[in-house]
Amino acid sequence: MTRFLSIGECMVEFAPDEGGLYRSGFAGDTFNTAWYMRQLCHPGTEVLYHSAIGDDAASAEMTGFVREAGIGFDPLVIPGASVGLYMISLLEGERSFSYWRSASAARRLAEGLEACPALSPGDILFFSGITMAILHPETRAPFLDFVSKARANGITVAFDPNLRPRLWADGAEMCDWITRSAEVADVLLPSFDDEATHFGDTAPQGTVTRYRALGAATVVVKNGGGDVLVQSDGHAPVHVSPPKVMQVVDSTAAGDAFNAGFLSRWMRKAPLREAVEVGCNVSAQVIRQRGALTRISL
Ligand SMILES: O=C(O)C(=O)C[C@H](O)[C@H](O)CO
Repeated sequence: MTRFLSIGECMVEFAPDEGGLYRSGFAGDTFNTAWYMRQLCHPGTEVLYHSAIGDDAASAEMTGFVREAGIGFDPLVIPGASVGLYMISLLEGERSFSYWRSASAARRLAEGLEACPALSPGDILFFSGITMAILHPETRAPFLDFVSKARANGITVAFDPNLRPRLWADGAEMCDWITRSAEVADVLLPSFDDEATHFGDTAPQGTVTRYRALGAATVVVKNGGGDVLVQSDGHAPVHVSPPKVMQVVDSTAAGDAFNAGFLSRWMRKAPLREAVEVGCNVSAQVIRQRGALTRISL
């Protein structure tokens, strides 16, 4: 059985609903990818999530929600702590986030990596730049050592830089840790607009070249409504135009959903173009509704 393990922070989500009300749910980039993987993967693929939570009611509800979705979840439990919270604000479908997460239990997830589910060669370990950002700074290097050892044992490592400058002390710290994370990954899933802003890439090809130079065999550059570019060892570059979505309701989790669409097909060795097309299709469905999580039909 193949396993997909995602590691990071799931939060309480407040998503705008009708009439000025907010709907509460649970979301967070790495969890969103696990949620969509569960919908998109064969039932024989085990989808697992790892994080740290507290011992309060919100933490218990989150655990129930994750497990009911069919995702394996045995988080590190930190007594006296709780989970983070974020709120989505929308401006013509483009989202921005407000966070209340500075004291969340997930910041300590790297203290309990021995509680992480065991993986075997061929399984996938996924994490993101947000995972790195929320960790207590002194635990970032040990976390990357853990990832790097998993990779040396034959686990495929996938990484989405998911740049969130507000979660880092400054831009230099963010770019340094994103680069160090990319160095231990096989599959990179960056978004071009973020990479252009923070790394100065002038075209998606520049993002590909920079990450390939760090050792990633496969780089998939998402580009909002523009073409996705994939370059992978032994394959010709692939360009895919995503379907046009006339009315974007909420862009939250567009990239996370794309990652799941792509990885769910890539891990069963579908052609690269098909994997990207599924990613684009899933992402197009997610941005037509509010909040991070929705049911997908393919
Ligand atoms: O911004 C974050 O840290 C989140 O995880 C919240 C959202 O669910 C995520 O960004 C969507 O990609």
